[in-house]
Order: sequence, then structure tokens, then C-alpha cells
Amino acid sequence: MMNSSGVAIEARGLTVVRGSRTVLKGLDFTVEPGRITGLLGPSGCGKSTLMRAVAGTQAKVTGTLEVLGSPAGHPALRPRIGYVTQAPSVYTDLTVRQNLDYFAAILQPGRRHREDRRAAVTRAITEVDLSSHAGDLAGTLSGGQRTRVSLAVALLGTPELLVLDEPTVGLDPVLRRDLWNLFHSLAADRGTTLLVSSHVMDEAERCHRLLLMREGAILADDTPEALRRGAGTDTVEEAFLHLVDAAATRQENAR
Ligand SMILES: Nc1ncnc2c1ncn2[C@@H]1O[C@H](COP(=O)(O)OP(=O)(O)OP(=O)(O)O)[C@@H](O)[C@H]1O
Repeated sequence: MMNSSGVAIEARGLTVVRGSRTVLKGLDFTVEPGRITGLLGPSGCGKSTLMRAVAGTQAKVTGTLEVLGSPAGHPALRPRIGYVTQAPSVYTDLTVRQNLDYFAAILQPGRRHREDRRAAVTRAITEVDLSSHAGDLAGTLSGGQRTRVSLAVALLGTPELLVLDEPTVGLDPVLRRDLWNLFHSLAADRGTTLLVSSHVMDEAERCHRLLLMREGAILADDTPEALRRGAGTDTVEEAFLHLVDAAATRQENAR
């Protein structure tokens, strides 16, 4: 579902203060439904903070932030959003399947849903390509495998919006490619909206649209193609650096 203007996420003057710092500085942006929007920028620019605000877990948020037609953090949004944080949230003393069974029972409690839960768990494990590890203890998995368990948990409820904080960190190129293929099929086949952060610029090219961030502000909000064309560069990385330099020059001139 979207808001009345047909967008999945709409931010106006979004500001977040953490400790004594203003980490997000009056951001205006929209995220299109059924598309993959990449959130890119250097470490510390505020990507995780923005995602926490969208998922409704960030304190001291001011401005307007509407998610799937409701204010961010609204209880009605909980089953409609899948949020995967950077630190995989799995129980290390349970197997992969037991982790998923546990979360499935929270999402869909009751004996009469047992078969539905079993099907949802098997589907989610297959989607993240962990079928051969379903019986392994999560504590014995690699970091990348644990991240995929978290992603499987997020996929359990077939959420309309997936918020994924650096989901491909620590994954090898084959797994990264497979995960991006999964993201694309979720958007194309299910109409899922994905907001995916990364600080790896080559992943930018895999997104439909990009929000480029720097120091708590949005430097650009466009398609990878338009960003490259606008900056006259071959890659999004070069376009980003071009935009950073232009912003620095504007700041200098304003002094
Ligand atoms: N609990 C906190 N209290 C105060 N400042 C914080 C807190 N957590 C994060 N920050 C600051 O907020 C800023 C943005 O952090 P955030 O984690 O959103 O960045 P990021 O772009 O996701 O970085 P990374 O790519 O390294 O994960 C950073 O400068 C960080 O120091």
C-alpha cells in the first residue's frame, strides 16, 4: 500500500538527533513502491539512523515521515515491514529452522496455522538459499549465513516493505549476486518495496533508484543512469565523488 501521493515512503524535514549531534538534517525524499531504492554513502553519514527511523525504532525523530500511508512507528505497520539490522538477530543456540519456527509462531500463533507456518518457514529458508543448513545451529554458521537467517526471518510475513541495513556485508560475490537477484524478484513478482543500504558503490548499479547521502544530508535522489549522465561519469562512484566535490565547493563559497 502507498500514501495518497502514490509513494511508499515520504520524508519531509526529517531530522534525527542522537546524543548531542544532529545526525539527519531535515531530509526530504520519497521512495517508490515496488522498486529497489539504494541508500548509499560513507560510513557514519546516517544510513542506519534513517533506516531505524523508517522502521520506527529511532528516538528523537522530528519532521514528517510517512511509511506505507501511516506515520513511521505506527503499530499497524509492524507486520507490514521487514527490517534487518546490521547485527544479525538470531538465536545462536537454535537451528536455522528453529529460529524461523520461533519467529513464525510470533507472527502467526495458534495450532490451526501450523501448516501455514511450516510452509512459510520452508519458503523463507529456500529463498535465502539455506536449505542445506536448515538443521545447523545458527551459532555454527558463518557471518554471511547468519545475515541470511535474519533476512529469512524478515521474509516470513511477506512484508510489503523490506528495510535492509547492509545485507551483503561479508558475503562472497556469488552470494551477493544471488541476494540481489532475490531482491529483484521480490520487487518484480511480489511488488515488495526495498530500501537497501550499502557503502559498496558497485551495488548502486543494481538499484532502480538511489539516495546518495553525506553527513546527514541527501546529496542526490535519482536513478543510477541519470546520476552518471548528470555528472558525465562512467560509474555511480565517480558521480558520487563529483557531487561531494560540488557540495564542498558550494560550502566554501557560502563562507
Ligand atoms: N547512540 C548514538 N549516540 C550518538 N551518536 C550516534 C549514536 N549512534 C550513531 N551515532 C552517530 O550518528 C551518525 C550516523 O550513524 P549511522 O550508524 O546512522 O551511520 P551509517 O551511515 O549507517 O554508518 P555505517 O555505514 O558505518 O553503518 C554517526 O556519526 C554516529 O557517530
